[in-house]
Amino acid sequence: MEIVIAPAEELARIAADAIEGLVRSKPEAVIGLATGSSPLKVYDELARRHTQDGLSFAQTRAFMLDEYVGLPAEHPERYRNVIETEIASRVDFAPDAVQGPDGLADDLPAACAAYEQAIVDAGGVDLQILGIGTDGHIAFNEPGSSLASRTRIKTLTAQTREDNARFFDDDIEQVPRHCLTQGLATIMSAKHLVLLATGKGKAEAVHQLAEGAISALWPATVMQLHPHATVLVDDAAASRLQLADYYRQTYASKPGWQGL
Ligand SMILES: N[C@@H]1[C@@H](O)[C@H](O)[C@@H](COP(=O)(O)O)O[C@@H]1O
Repeated sequence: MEIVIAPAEELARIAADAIEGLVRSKPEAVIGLATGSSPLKVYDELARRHTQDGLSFAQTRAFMLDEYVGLPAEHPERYRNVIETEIASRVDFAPDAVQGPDGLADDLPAACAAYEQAIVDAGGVDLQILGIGTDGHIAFNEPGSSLASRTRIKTLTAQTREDNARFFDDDIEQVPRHCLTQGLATIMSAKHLVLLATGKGKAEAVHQLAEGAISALWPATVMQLHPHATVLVDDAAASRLQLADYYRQTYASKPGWQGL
């Protein structure tokens, strides 16, 4: 696992560089998109590069991590709509190139199985963008999630509903109780994981992710088993890392040829 500690703007550039490098060398690449505030600067940077530098996603496909169950199709916080607003509508994905789990399906388990199959049929995710919840969840794999889980329905914790209430007029009652989420094993199948975390509220989760014992209690710890995981954090999110000095030295002396 590579840990990079830098200001938020630089982290966004680093993540955008990785995505741009992938898409320019493999235009038909499959990228994994995350919601939440953590990737927003990355999406801004990709939109800028699309407009100013001709970065094209015309042949690229994308899969979302998760979706609330039951939010009406037009609800602005439905993740499909969030991704449309924050990135898809700002670049040139082909129609239907961005897919997400269907939180409005009549048969949710069948929708989850179909989603897993769609990812496999696309050849798997090349680069997965991730954020992390304050309780260590990735996508919506809450504490207690099986490390071998696949896309399925989950119940959100009170903590996550509280954290996400800011998107629902600060009213926790408006936050759905259920979601569909890629499982931890689904996420682990992606070839490269790039997680972004900023702010003190993420410091404990980031410490556990990188340095804690692998456990369903902190689902992001499963990333320690991934052969190509990159964790991009600012000083505040890095503030509980035991080996922060080592990570800083390692990045400062990183050979130019190495890439992310
Ligand atoms: N399902 C999303 C996650 O994918 C995201 O990583 C997390 C953190 O969000 P933020 O980046 O806003 O802190 O929030 C939600 O629960």
